[in-house]
Amino acid sequence: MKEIKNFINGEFATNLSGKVFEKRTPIDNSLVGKVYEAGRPEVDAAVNAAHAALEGDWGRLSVNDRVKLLDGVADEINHRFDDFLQAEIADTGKPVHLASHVDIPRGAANFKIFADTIKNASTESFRMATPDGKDALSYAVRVPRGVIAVVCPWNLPLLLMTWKVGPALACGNTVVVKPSEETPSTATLLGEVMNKVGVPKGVYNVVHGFGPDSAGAFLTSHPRVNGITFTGETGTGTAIMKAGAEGIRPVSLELGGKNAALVFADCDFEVAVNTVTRSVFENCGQVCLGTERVYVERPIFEKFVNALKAKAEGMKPGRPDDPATKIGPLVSQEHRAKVLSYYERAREEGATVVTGGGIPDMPIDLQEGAWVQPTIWTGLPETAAVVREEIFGPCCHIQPFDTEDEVVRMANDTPYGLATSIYTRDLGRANRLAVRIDVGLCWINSWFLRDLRTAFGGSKQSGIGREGGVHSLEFYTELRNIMVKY
Ligand SMILES: NC(=O)C1=CN([C@@H]2O[C@H](COP(=O)(O)OP(=O)(O)OC[C@H]3O[C@@H](n4cnc5c(N)ncnc54)[C@H](O)[C@@H]3O)[C@@H](O)[C@H]2O)C=CC1
Ligand SMILES: O=Cc1ccc(S(=O)(=O)O)cc1
Repeated sequence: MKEIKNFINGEFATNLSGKVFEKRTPIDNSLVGKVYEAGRPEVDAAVNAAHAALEGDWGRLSVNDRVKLLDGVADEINHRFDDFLQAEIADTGKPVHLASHVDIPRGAANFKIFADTIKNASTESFRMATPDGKDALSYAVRVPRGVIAVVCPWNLPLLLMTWKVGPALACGNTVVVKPSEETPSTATLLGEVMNKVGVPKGVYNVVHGFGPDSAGAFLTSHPRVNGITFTGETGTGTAIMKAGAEGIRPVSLELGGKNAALVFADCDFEVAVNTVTRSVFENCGQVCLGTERVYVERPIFEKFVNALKAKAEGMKPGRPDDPATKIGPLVSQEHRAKVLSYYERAREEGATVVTGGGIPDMPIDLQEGAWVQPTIWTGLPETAAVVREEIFGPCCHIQPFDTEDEVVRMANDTPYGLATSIYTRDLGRANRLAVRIDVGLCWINSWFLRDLRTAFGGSKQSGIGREGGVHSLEFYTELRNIMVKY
């Protein structure tokens, strides 16, 4: 049976406790491997190794040498593309076309992009006159924060982990990564890459386990961790922010969402339907930026609902490597139970189930997998649970609207503020609304179009801080001001 180990100080390590947990694939519930859960001793060892690396070779590397190593990491991920692809697919069940176009290439690109960013980052300087008639120059340098805890979710495991590890290492920090218990494989594989490329031991560490009373909590409460970057649920973000408060450690939080799409009657109908289809159903609805609330201007409401229904019904579930597969399973049986409980709740609250609402008929060999039907509801009030709470499944509620003010009010009526998308040919209106909706990211006639130099993050309860491009430097470095009198 495959063993998935912790990666500490450049070596694959089991644990002192002997505790292991099973990782099963959501495709058919077969065993992927057994994972060694890190306890306090392993987390201590990882954090200590990360500090030693900062004080050793890694801390002494020039930016250019660091950047060369990170370019090498990206090249080696690409070289082992198929290993990463198979590992990601086994953990998540996502279709090959998705993982091979998004997850793995972006996982590699995250190292190159931040290597470039750090090479080209400038800092401020000011010349001033001193009271005694001389000159002084203030200039700033960026210094790494130290050891960064990187706590990751399961929806885009390699992409979202490297989105943090890339900039953290580019800035000269060391990291201890806690992957999601649902997706331990690619973070572990990255340890092999780090060794192959010659990244000094202790720079990249991985500890496996769960949240409370396990590796996640041991890591985030560790007094020698200097900063915590977290992607996951808002409730977990609250716990992590409390852990960061002890010792005044900075936190960067990318949290949940309940994103709205606004579709106006003057939109390019085909673009709107195709793009909303992606934003609702891609990765089986398990994308933090995905749409779960769709607002459609009344004159095209019926036509839009019917078109999205046809798209949803065309999404064939199946094995990741089957070219006919359009949608994979949810990540786990546990997550499926949560999504199905919302499907039930929608019915209880009086929704019209336009399509879906249950488990699809699957061939016998896939029946133990975590499959659910793509689902669309209409007819619910804005107070209904499925309209208010993040479900993180392939589903949405579609609501008609009549005026701009009404749709802005509904879009903003949520504690979350991650992303929105607006479909209209009237760019004046689109830009006007983009600033009225309280979100960190707004797309116009598009979705998931990312320029990685730009700021990424959520407003309200969707997060704190911005990462991406030079914005990542704000979290992964500290500015030190140096004043020279001459
Ligand atoms: N805003 C963003 O950029 C993104 C947000 N997400 C959000 O992530 C969620 C789905 O991911 P999940 O893995 O279910 O999130 P989660 O919050 O349950 O878990 C995320 C990670 O935190 C760890 N964890 C849980 N409790 C902890 C604790 N008390 N202390 C330390 N670590 C703890 C877990 O083991 C896992 O590694 C959704 O809410 C989604 O919206 C997902 C991707 C991107
Ligand atoms: O699921 C959340 C998510 C998806 C993509 C990105 S990014 O492309 O790295 O910006 C971030 C979060």
